[in-house]
Amino acid sequence: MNLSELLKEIEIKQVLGSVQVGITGIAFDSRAVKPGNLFVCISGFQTDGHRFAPDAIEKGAAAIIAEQDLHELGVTCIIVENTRRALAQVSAAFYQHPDRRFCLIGITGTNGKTTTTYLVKSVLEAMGKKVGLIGTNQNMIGTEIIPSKHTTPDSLELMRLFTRMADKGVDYVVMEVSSHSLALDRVTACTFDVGAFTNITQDHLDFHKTMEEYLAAKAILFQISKVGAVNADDKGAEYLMQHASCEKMLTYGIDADCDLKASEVELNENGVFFTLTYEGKTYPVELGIPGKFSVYNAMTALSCLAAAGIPMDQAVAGLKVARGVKGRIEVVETGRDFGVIIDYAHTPDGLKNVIQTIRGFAKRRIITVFGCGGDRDKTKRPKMGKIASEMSDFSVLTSDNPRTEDPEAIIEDVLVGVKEGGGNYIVIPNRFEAIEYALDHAEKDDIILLAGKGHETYQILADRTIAFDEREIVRKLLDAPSGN
Ligand SMILES: CC(=O)N[C@H]1[C@@H](OP(=O)(O)OP(=O)(O)OC[C@H]2O[C@@H](n3ccc(=O)[nH]c3=O)[C@H](O)[C@@H]2O)O[C@H](CO)[C@@H](O)[C@@H]1O[C@H](C)C(=O)N[C@@H](C)C(=O)N[C@H](CCC(=O)O)C(=O)O
Ligand SMILES: Nc1ncnc2c1ncn2[C@@H]1O[C@H](COP(=O)(O)OP(=O)(O)OP(=O)(O)O)[C@@H](O)[C@H]1O
Ligand SMILES: N[C@H](CCC[C@H](N)C(=O)O)C(=O)O
Ligand SMILES: [Mg+2]
Repeated sequence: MNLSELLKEIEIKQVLGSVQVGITGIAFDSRAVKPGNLFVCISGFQTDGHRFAPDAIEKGAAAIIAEQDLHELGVTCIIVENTRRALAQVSAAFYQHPDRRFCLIGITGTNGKTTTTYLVKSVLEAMGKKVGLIGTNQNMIGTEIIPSKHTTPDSLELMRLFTRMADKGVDYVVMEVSSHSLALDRVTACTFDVGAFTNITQDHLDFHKTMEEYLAAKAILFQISKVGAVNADDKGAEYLMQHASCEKMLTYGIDADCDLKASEVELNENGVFFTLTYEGKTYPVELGIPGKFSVYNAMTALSCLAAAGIPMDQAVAGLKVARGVKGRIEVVETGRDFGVIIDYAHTPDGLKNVIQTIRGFAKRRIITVFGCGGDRDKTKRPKMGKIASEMSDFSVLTSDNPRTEDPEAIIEDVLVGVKEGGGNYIVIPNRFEAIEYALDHAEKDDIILLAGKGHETYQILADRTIAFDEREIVRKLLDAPSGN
């Protein structure tokens, strides 16, 4: 493709050199440059991509997009205000806006994104549609699995993935839209047919600094979506409604006045049951995942489907046969007289919800094995510690993914809250040993909650990533038969 074609879609400050240059592809990492590529220089959090422009040119880059004048390096240099934004725009232009070839549904919010994307996919598939999915656990095209590195890929990777999905004939793509992706322009060049919001509670303050900034990032989704769907019961709803520019906004909830309203809510250990009122009609809704938050996840999914034009009776019928998601209130079959549940709760609100849900059906003690991730929001640590300690009968404080931080130092941060909570606890930094301890000390009818790592099958330590599949570890320690 000719550079001049690509440039039609970006906001340019200055063009230094000829725009009549053939472009074979795009790269924003010098290590991935191929001859004839357009190299986009990004000033990042770790290093500055402008520094790698000479390497990129040596590898054959035919032109560069930068925030500084790098024309003296010998190839055409396009100067823009924001290269992350330009990367999204040229990527969309190069791949010819693949998201226009299917219905795109995006879901943002602190908790519930992965779960609701799976619910939407499941309903659409029950109707015979071909669906792409993008998110934390994995990306999918129908049943084909494409591993994911991020919850929301970078803008270039995203356009490649969309193209692959469109070429395979998907009718819908349902994706998680993380606040990082909104703030870092990963989805800037997309047009969402539907954008939905689950909730906002504390997370990622290492990156967004304040809750206001975090919510403002989420609001961007409602500036690039045609129809919006917002949880009206959530404290973030008002701000999002005020800052939205969608053609239409739908609201959903249990308590507030809204377009899709849930009432007569019943919760039990097998799932949730409620009545949905929408456009003057009522529908009995059933979802086989327990917890009050599952009512909200069902409502988010139904709102997305309604906004995408799916008849409500079909949406409700599809939800009834939807299954749970790996690592979200996942019951591990142990063949013992106590239970083990794996859940991805890694925020104060997530942890509170999952323990509360288990309390609803636990016959005896809840033993919570948990820790907090390294290189992530430190201020959530004591809060999670307090919740675990107050709400569980016994806590085993251990490590999550320590990453580059000292595991003992992370535990110290969490311990402040655990002590404040006043519950019984033990500290076992090695997560394998912590799980072993919980299994050894579980008694009849207890439930062990392994929180924080959910679907993850690895643990990220300082210098290496080790295999760590909690369901396999539990089975191995109990010498139980391998499940699926
Ligand atoms: C804060 C953040 O999101 N950072 C992402 C960002 O890194 P960055 O822009 O700081 O990049 P950098 O490392 O400083 O490098 C700057 C530039 O130099 C380039 N470079 C670098 C080295 C070299 O030799 N040559 C070269 O050209 C790099 O490719 C880059 O373009 O761009 C990188 C490339 O896309 C990402 O890998 C990186 O994700 C980091 C690793 C990350 O951990 N992100 C997490 C926090 C994240 O995005 N999480 C969200 C939310 C999770 C959830 O709640 O579900 C997600 O969507 O996954
Ligand atoms: N609607 C909800 N409200 C509050 N907590 C929830 C909700 N749905 C799920 N959770 C809790 O949060 C955890 C994470 O859920 P899920 O993976 O669906 O969220 P996510 O938004 O995709 O998270 P991430 O930001 O890591 O991608 C679950 O394991 C559960 O404990
Ligand atoms: N996507 C989330 C998940 C964290 C999961 C937890 N296991 C951790 O490593 O902190 C994040 O990046 O904050
Ligand atoms: Mg997710």
